[in-house]
Amino acid sequence: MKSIALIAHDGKKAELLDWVATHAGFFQHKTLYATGTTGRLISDKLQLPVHCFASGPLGGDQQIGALIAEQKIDWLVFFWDPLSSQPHDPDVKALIRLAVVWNIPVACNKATADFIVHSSLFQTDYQRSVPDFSAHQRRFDPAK
Ligand SMILES: O=C(CO)COP(=O)(O)O
Repeated sequence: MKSIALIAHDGKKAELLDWVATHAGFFQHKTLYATGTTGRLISDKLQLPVHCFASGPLGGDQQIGALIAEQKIDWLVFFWDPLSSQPHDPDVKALIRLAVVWNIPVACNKATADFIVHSSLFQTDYQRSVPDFSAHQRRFDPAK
C-alpha cells in the first residue's frame, strides 16, 4: 500500500486533514497524490509531500482516474460530500467506477479509512512475523 490518492470535497476537507494528521506516521513513507486544493492543504498544513493534480472540478478526478487505470494507485481515499451537489459529478462517478474496475480499496469515510490503515499495519506486522510470508500467501491464493 505505497501509492495513495487523497481527495476531499470542500465540506469534508477538514475531516480528511484531521484524519491524515491522526495517521501521520502511516503516511511518512508513502507516495501521495491528490486533487489540487486537497493536496495543497495537506502539504501546507501537514508538511507532507504530495503530487498535486488539477482541482477536482477542473479535471483532477480524471487525472487520478487515469493513474488508477495505469495501476499506479494502491488505495483511493475519497471523502466525497453526500450533502452537496458537485458540478463535476460525472467525473466523481467515473473515478469511483475506475477504482472498482481495477479492484483497489476505496475509503469514502473515516470508518473505512481507519479500517484499511489498521488492516494494512496488521498485514505489515504479520509479514514481518511470518518468515516465509509468500509461501503462506500461496496457500490461500494459488495465483500468487
Ligand atoms: O472536487 C474534488 C473531488 O471531486 C476535490 O477537488 P479539490 O481537491 O481541488 O477541492
